[in-house]
Amino acid sequence: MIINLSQNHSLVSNWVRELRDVDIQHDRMRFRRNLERIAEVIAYEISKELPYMQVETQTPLGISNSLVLKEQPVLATILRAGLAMHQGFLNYFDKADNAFISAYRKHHKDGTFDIEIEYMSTPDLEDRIVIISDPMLATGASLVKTVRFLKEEGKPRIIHIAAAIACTEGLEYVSREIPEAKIWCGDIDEELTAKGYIVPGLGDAGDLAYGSKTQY
Ligand SMILES: O=P(O)(O)OC[C@H]1O[C@H](OP(=O)(O)OP(=O)(O)O)[C@H](O)[C@@H]1O
Ligand SMILES: O=c1cc[nH]c(=O)[nH]1
Ligand SMILES: [Mg+2]
Repeated sequence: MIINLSQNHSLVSNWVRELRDVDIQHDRMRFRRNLERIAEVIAYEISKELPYMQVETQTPLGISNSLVLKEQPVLATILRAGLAMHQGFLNYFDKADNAFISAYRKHHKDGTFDIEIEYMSTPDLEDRIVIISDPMLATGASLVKTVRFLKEEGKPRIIHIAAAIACTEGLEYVSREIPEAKIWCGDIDEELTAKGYIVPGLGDAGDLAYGSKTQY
């Protein structure tokens, strides 16, 4: 299932617009904060679908019956561009467990690239609710490879995926390969370049958030 948060009138489309705007996106702090804010809204939307339990809470004046999260999700993110969205999720799910995966595009001389995963740090994922954030869902290759790796550490019960901008081609691939996942998108674009960049997209999310890096 795919949800495009820019389809309904909400602040998310303002923040996605700022991420895209060449005159605004170079303000790194605002760029990271906008990713964080989009993640916060998605975290709140996902929170409505999680299991809750009743607990009694002693107030100074009596007992309140309150609903609290029955279990903590695992917040997973893909380094490095995912870090800002990850912080947005942590702002809301402040007691969550965390998983980090390094997935990057290893470019070849002929212009093609493979997704390399060299590092993963995760709790046991068996029967857990896992929320994976990455701002850009372009070809979908990073996400599919990441989920395959994560599943080696146990089979999650529920998978949510959060992206600031996704493209239709990548969404089709991810939906086909991970049909159980619910995919939350800040916005959805139609086009992908031969080099795997989303059009109109926003450019390189990792570079805009953290600066350029050397290719290797
Ligand atoms: O859907 P895909 O085609 O796999 O592309 C999306 C990936 O590309 C970006 O990361 P990038 O490789 O630029 O690494 P970075 O976070 O270090 O910038 C982005 O954060 C995703 O992880
Ligand atoms: O458009 C894209 C595609 C992949 N990664 C990005 O940062 N931007
Ligand atoms: Mg990048």
